[in-house]
Amino acid sequence: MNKEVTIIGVPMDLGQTRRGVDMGPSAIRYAGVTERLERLGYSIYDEGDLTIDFVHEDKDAEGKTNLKNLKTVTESNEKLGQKVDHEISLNRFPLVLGGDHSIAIGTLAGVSKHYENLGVIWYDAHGDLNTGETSPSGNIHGMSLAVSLGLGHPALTNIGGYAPKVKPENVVIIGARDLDPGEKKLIKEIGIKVYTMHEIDRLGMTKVMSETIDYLKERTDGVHLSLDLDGLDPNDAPGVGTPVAGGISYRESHLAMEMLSEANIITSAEFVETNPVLDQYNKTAIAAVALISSLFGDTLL
Ligand SMILES: NC(=[NH2+])NCCC[C@H](N)C(=O)O
Ligand SMILES: [Mn+2]
Ligand SMILES: [Mn+2]
Repeated sequence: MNKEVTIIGVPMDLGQTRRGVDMGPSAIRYAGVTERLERLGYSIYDEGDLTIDFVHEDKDAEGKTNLKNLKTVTESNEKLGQKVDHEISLNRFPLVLGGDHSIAIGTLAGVSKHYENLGVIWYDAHGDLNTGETSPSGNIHGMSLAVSLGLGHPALTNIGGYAPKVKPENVVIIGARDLDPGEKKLIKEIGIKVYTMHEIDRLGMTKVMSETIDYLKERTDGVHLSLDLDGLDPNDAPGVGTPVAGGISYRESHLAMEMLSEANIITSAEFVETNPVLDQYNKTAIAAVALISSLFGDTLL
């Protein structure tokens, strides 16, 4: 793995409606992310937090939508995309800390420029495959994967000036257990590979990850890991805004990160949805740091 790592905090909480997830980057820093990675021999460039400028929505204007905070989310992701793009140009590994999952739109806008065939692992209880038409909530954090596939509001899909950022056949979703009807339909239509909790129970995480790695290795030239902490079971990661029971365990998640580290396929990563206000003694941020550490090659020995 690239020995130079840039940390970018994104204090975004407007892709959903529960306040506090903007403090995620701070909670993850408090849990010692820099120290852990330095101990593993990485040079860390902590760029601090991106500034999120609130843009008022003009609710009566033409082209009004049900997407909440569209302007703020769009402009913040434009900025994030440029930042991520720049850091990769400096030959550094971008490690993005959220913030809600709407920020994947910007991360992928920056990352995907550098790859012909970017792979994406979407580790999440949800698919985040809604569009304005199918979304039950209007929350953009539930749309970010669809947007990156080029589906949804043009203000979002055109971030970075090009679309799509990823091809459906290069995406693997792991941990899904709460998919909306429109998302299920889309998954079948465009053929995304999904390991739901059922497959994880049935096959075991070892098989799920070895299949995922083999699948992405032969078809992609870089792999982005987008890890939503709500992919984990709420017992292990209670500090998230949209918890879903019956999730991936802490141990299984470690195994997944260790296998990704061994396979050496991950070229960028983001850890999102940590909300310290909803957490218990920073447990979720601590879990995030432990997983980041495994992803970057921490072995127990
Ligand atoms: N990144 C997340 N936590 N997404 C949750 C999305 C929940 C629901 N499917 C929605 O679209 O509103
Ligand atoms: Mn989720
Ligand atoms: Mn998500």
